[in-house]
Amino acid sequence: MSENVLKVKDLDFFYKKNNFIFKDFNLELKKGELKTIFGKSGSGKTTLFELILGNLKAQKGEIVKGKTAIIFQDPFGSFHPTYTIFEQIKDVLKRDFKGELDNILPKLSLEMELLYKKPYELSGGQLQRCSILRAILLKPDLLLVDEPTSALDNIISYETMKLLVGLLDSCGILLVTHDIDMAKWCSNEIIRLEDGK
Ligand SMILES: Nc1ncnc2c1ncn2[C@@H]1O[C@H](COP(=O)(O)OP(=O)(O)OP(=O)(O)O)[C@@H](O)[C@H]1O
Repeated sequence: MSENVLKVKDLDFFYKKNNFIFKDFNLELKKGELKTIFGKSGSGKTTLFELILGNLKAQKGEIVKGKTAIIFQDPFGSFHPTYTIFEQIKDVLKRDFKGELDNILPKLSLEMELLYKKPYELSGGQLQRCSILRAILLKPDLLLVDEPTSALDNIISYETMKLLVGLLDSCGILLVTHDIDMAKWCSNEIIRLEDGK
C-alpha cells in the first residue's frame, strides 16, 4: 500500500458554535492519488484547505500531512507585489533551480523573461502558471489546487491538469473545482461536501 500524504481523522469544525461546517469528517490521500472536493458555494471547500494548511484550528480531530504546496484561487494574492517572480520562487525554494526550468517552462507556456517581472506586469493566467511552477518546484508530498469559481481566464486548463497529473508519482493532489467534467476526468474519487458532512 502506498503511503498517505494526507490523513484527516474525525474532524469537527465550526465558525459559529453548533453550526458545523465539518462533523466527523474523514479523508485519506495517498501518493499517486488525485481526489476532488466538490460542493456548492459555502459548503466548506476553502475552509478545508485552511484547516489542512493549519491556518484554522479544528475543534476536534486530527490532520497529518506531508510537505505541502498550494496553488491558490487568486494568483495576485499568492505573490508579493514588489519583487520579481524569480526572486520570490528563490526565497521559497532556497536552492538553485535554474537548471530545472528549461524542461518545465515550455510545459506551462511560460517564458524565462516573465520570471524577471513583477506580478503586476503579468496577466492573471500567466501569474497562475507561475504559482503552479513554484508549487511544482517545491516537490511537495501533497499538492492542494484551489480552482477559481468565476475568473474564467484563470481556470486551470486540461493541459495544465495533465501536467499536474503527470506529477502524481511523486505526490498526492487534492483539487477543488467547479468543473464536474474535469473532476470526473482526472480524479480517483470525488468527495461531495454537503452541509457539515
Ligand atoms: N471567517 C469566517 N467566519 C465565519 N463564517 C465563515 C468564515 N469563512 C467562511 N465562513 C462560512 O463558512 C462556510 C464555508 O465557507 P467556505 O469559504 O469554506 O466555502 P466554499 O465551499 O469554499 O465556497 P466557494 O465555493 O464560494 O469558494 C460558509 O457558510 C461561509 O459563509
